[in-house]
Amino acid sequence: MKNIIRDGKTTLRQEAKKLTFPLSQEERQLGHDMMTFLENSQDPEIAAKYHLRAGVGLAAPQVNVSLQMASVLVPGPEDKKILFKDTLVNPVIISHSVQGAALAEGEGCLSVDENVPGYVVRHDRITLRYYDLDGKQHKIRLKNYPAIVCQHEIDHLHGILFYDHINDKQPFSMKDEDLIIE
Ligand SMILES: CNC(=O)c1cccc(C)c1Nc1nc(N2CCN(c3ccccc3Cl)CC2)nc(N2CSC[C@H]2C(=O)NC)n1
Ligand code: NI
Repeated sequence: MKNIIRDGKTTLRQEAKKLTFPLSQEERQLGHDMMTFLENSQDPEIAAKYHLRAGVGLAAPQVNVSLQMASVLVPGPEDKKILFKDTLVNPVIISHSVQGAALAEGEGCLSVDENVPGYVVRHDRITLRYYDLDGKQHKIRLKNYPAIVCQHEIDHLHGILFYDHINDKQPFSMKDEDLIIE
């Protein structure tokens, strides 16, 4: 199981390096291991057995590897479906909605043990360009929860943590036109 580093470690505040293709076997393995971690963390039995905190996204800097790679596994509401699953290499948000959105319950992060209450206002809709582990380029549009998760993970690649976005004077303030995602 990957060892997740916690807030305070410098790797979490660094700008991660872009990868070049073809990826090394080690880099491909890292992508698979991060996705496996997410799958395990979402399985109640495995999570309990290995004391894993559940996550829907994990970025390489969180396992102390300063590379621009992040795995995302967002299950559908009925658990059976999957809203979004892929490992993002060198991801870039190429366009986004003016309208913002925030998770109603705030955000958690596997690298931040304490609870930091407040709205993390992000773009509600994004167009994301990234490469998968095989080097295939993707250009996709995401909205709401999957879009929030991808923005959270892309932040990790640039040394940004979710609470950096929380307004410390009014943590639950947001614009009238912004959406709250339940
Ligand atoms: C402080 N309040 C809160 O944390 C918070 C509180 C309530 C609701 C939400 C929605 C909150 N917010 C929040 N909940 C999540 N999970 C919900 C539970 N789920 C999960 C749990 C068990 C099995 C399978 C799964 Cl799928 C795993 C994912 N994940 C994130 N984030 C922020 S974007 C990256 C993503 C991440 O993976 N973090 C570790 N935020
Ligand atoms: Ni995180």
